[in-house]
Amino acid sequence: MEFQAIYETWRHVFKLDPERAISDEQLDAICMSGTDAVIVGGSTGVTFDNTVDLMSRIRRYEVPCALEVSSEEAAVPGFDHYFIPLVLNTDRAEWMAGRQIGALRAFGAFIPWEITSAEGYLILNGEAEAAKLTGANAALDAESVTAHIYMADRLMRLPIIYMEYSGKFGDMELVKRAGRITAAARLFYGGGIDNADKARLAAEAAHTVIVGNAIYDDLAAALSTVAAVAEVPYSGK
Ligand SMILES: CC(C)=CCC/C(C)=C/CC/C(C)=C/CC/C(C)=C/CC/C(C)=C/CC/C(C)=C/CC/C(C)=C/COP(=O)(O)OP(=O)(O)O
Ligand SMILES: O=P(O)(O)OC[C@@H](O)CO
Ligand SMILES: [Mg+2]
Repeated sequence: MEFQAIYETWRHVFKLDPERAISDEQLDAICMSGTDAVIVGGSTGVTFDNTVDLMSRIRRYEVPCALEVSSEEAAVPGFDHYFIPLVLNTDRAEWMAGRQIGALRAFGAFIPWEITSAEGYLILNGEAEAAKLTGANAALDAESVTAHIYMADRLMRLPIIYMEYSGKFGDMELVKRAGRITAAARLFYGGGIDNADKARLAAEAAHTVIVGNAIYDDLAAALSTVAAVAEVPYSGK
């Protein structure tokens, strides 16, 4: 039987930022919402302590919980899965295979490989913290996005391509186009989903839809995205 990674069935995911405060009541609503998983991650201010703290609170619930590791210091044991971002659309090599290699030197022998996956990040909102931090070239035209997808999916054979618009709702035609040409990777989409209508559009365009900031800005709207994603089939393969 072929091995199936935990995230391959995820359609809806909430992303919680260890740097931001969340009350027990809010966390209860997120973890009991029916979402497929919770990812812990953020681009700045993520520490070992705030990551352990958030993980142990989420662990009171049955929802699968993954860590998107954005710094070596915040690699915390005990998650169900680990995602390692590699930024594809930057000229600064440290964000594609520099810092990650430093972390692999430190953790190589202890990494649970069967539950660790690389994510090829395409950061497409130049205003996002992650874009500023990594010097991402967010202004890619459709042909350049296609070339990046070919590189990630066909040449590098990354298991996940993450189209990241963090803070802004993206171009769903571009996301759909990426989905059409992706052969094996799973397509994650995140950015600016703050109501059920946007969640439906994103669910049509990507395998997995990730909701982050709305949790902190308007929890009820964030919760409404769970059922909305479940209503819509993915339009690609
Ligand atoms: C036993 C044990 C210790 C287990 C763990 C072992 C393990 C799996 C170790 C990991 C080893 C490893 C290879 C780690 C890599 C660490 C590293 C330095 C990765 C670099 C990641 C990277 C490219 C970061 C840049 C920023 C980025 C793309 C972050 C991704 C998340 C993201 C975009 C969040 C959104 O951020 P947010 O702050 O919410 O943004 P907004 O403000 O715009 O909303
Ligand atoms: O915070 P938002 O804009 O929902 O984006 C979600 C996620 O893609 C961030 O990494
Ligand atoms: Mg955020």
